[in-house]
Order: sequence, then C-alpha cells, then structure tokens
Amino acid sequence: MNASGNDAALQTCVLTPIGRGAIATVAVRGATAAEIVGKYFCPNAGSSHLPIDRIRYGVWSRDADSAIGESIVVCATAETEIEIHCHGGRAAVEAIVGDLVASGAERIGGDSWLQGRSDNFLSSECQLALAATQTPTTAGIVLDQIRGALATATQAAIEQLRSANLEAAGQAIQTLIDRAPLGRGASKPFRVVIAGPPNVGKSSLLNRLLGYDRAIAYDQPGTTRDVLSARTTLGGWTIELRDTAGIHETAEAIEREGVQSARREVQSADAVLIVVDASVGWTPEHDEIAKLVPNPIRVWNKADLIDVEAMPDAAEKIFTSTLSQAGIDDLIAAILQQLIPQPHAAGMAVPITDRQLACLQEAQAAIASSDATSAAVHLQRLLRG
Ligand SMILES: Nc1nc2c(ncn2[C@@H]2O[C@H](COP(=O)(O)OP(=O)(O)OP(=O)(O)O)[C@@H](O)[C@H]2O)c(=O)[nH]1
Ligand SMILES: [Mg+2]
Repeated sequence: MNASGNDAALQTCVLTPIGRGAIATVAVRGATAAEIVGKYFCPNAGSSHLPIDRIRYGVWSRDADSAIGESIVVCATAETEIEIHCHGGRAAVEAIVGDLVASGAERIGGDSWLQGRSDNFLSSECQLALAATQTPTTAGIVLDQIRGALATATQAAIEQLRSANLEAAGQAIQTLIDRAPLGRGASKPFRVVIAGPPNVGKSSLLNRLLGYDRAIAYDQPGTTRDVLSARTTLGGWTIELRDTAGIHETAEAIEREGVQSARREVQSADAVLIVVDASVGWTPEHDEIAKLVPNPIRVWNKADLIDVEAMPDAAEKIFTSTLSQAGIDDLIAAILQQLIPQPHAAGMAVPITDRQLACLQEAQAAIASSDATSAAVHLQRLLRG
C-alpha cells in the first residue's frame, strides 16, 4: 500500500488527452489488473477472460451480472496491462477511473505511465510530446523520433566520440542543434506577435491571417486595448497569433497598461510583425518597437492606398492589404521562413524537448573544450535521461 492507501502495484492512467475525441482510453496495469477489470467488465458474449491483443465488447457495470452500464471495448495489451476504451466525455472516464481507484489502483499521469512502461527513455519522452501535437506535420516529426531517428543520430555521434573523431561528432551535433526550431514547433505553438503604432491595421491583419473576424478593427486609434490571442495553423505549424495595443506615448492610464503589455509581448515572441501604415510610412514609434526586437518582420500594410512600385526597395518589402488580401501569402511565407529556417524532411532526426536540446548544447560545449568523455556523457543522458 502507498501513502494514499492504494495498492501501489496497481496503476491506472487516462491515455487520451481531455476533450480531444469521442473515445477515451483508460489503461490499468499490475498483477491484479485482470482480476479488478473482471469485477466490472460484463462481456456481451462469452466469459470475461481477456486474451492478449484481442478486443472484447461489453459494458462496464458496478453490478458484474448486469448488462446495463457504459459500453466499452476491452483489450489486454500485455499479461498485466489492460486498455479500456469508453466514451470520451468526462463522466464515463471518471466513472471507470473512480471504480479502479476504489478497487485499489493508484491514478497516475501520462509521464509516470510511460516511464514505468518502457526502458526506452527517449522514446517515452517523445510519446508524451506526441500527445501535444496538433497537426499532421508536427505529429510526423515527433513520430520520427519515437521510431528512433534522434536516438540513431545520437548513438552515431557517441561512436564518433569513441573513435576520437571530435570534428565529425561536433558537426553531427550542430546539425541536430540547428534543427531545434522544428522540434520546438512540434512541441508547442509558435507565438507570433503583431505590433505597431495605433491604427496601422494590426487587428485587421490578425483577422486576415486567421480567416475570420476575431478582433475588432475600427478606424480609430486605440481600438485594441489588451492582448488578444488566437490559434491557427500556417503551413502545417500551430501558431498562436497575438494582437496587441498600438504602441505609442499616451497619458491615458488604461491605454498605457495596454502599451506596456504590448512591449512585454514583443520581447517574449518567437516572431514579431511590425506593422507600418504604408500611406504614412515608418515613424519614430516604429523605431522604438524595432529596438526591442532583434529581427522583426516589417509589414507595409494598407498597400492599396499607395503606388507600391514607387516605393524605395519595393522588391525587398512585404506589402499587404487587408482589404484585397494582397500580400497575405507572402507574409505567411516570411513568418514561416523566420520560425523554421530549416526545411523538414521525413525521417529527420530532430530534438523535440528543451531537455534534449540542452543535452546537445552541453555536448557541443564539451567538444569545444576537447573533452570527448564528458561530451559522450551528455549524449548518453540525452538517450537515457
Ligand atoms: N485601406 C486600408 N485600410 C485598412 C487596411 N487594414 C486596415 N485598414 C483600416 O484601418 C483602420 C484601423 O484598422 P485596425 O485593424 O483596427 O488597426 P489597429 O492597428 O489594430 O489599430 P489599434 O487597435 O487602434 O492599434 C480600420 O478602419 C481598417 O479598416 C488596409 O489594408 N487598407
Ligand atoms: Mg487593433
């Protein structure tokens, strides 16, 4: 028994993320898993015996002889591990987990479940990251690592270190570090902040990028007061777009708060769009914002109001019009180019988590000090935690 009075050898975990699908999977493992599930599982036909990897249909019922209960599919995935597939709503999931806990199971989170299940630490870590992916592109990148792409590349670098080939190992590690944005985008959304002085069309651009009207756009400076965020997918990547209040000097207290949050947003973004009203041009307020961001994407909006060809360096600038949609595709391409400079190919080894990237960076630092032994230790840590 553990501190909460449960049988520590019996564990249960909800494998599916909350609110994602119509069906949920509750797993239970331990020497008594089959016995406990047998208390509640009433099969539609035949005995309640659960052969490995064969699905059985039935209901989950507190009265084992009753055919009235939650319709479920049960499958033993190993001698001591059973999956129960039920309706995805909270009520069904919580009822089943509640019965298992009442029967002595300890409820654990996905991290603990995977760590106890596999001796492949790296693969388990990537399986957790897979649950957070939201697009086929990002899921594909993480799946490649579950299948062993990063492990194989790391093992190859360890072999190079063993044969004292520090230069080759360093290059291999650098290649992986350079691919970090791919992994970063696979594990959490990129934050793209839309900034600029008032009334230049920031909220209109947000709406255009989203494809629906999320923010109020109005011909009056100071329309947006607070940070407004919305998620979308651009080029297969999950992006959190953040519209901000127009940054300018103001005496009004509420507006000043909005301007302060806009400044903070700009400093913590993965990419920043600095929006210019092309009919007015670049102003000292733009300079103030540009000082806060190392590499902003300058967007010349309201291009419908000017003669684009007459603008200096027109070919290098991004011109948009939220009225005609002109230039929006160019803008999306520029955002993606900045977020993910490296193209992705199927099967590519990519570090997914901050921990994996830190191991690679520490290994690289050790190589820079010609310390092959400690570089190999950092790479082993990447593989085994
Ligand atoms: N002609 C033209 N007008 C635009 C364009 N984009 C936005 N506008 C207009 O510019 C005005 C301001 O647009 P908003 O999107 O509210 O500007 P904003 O930068 O969010 O303004 P604040 O929230 O006040 O900082 C609105 O009247 C829009 O219709 C454009 O591409 N062309
Ligand atoms: Mg606005």
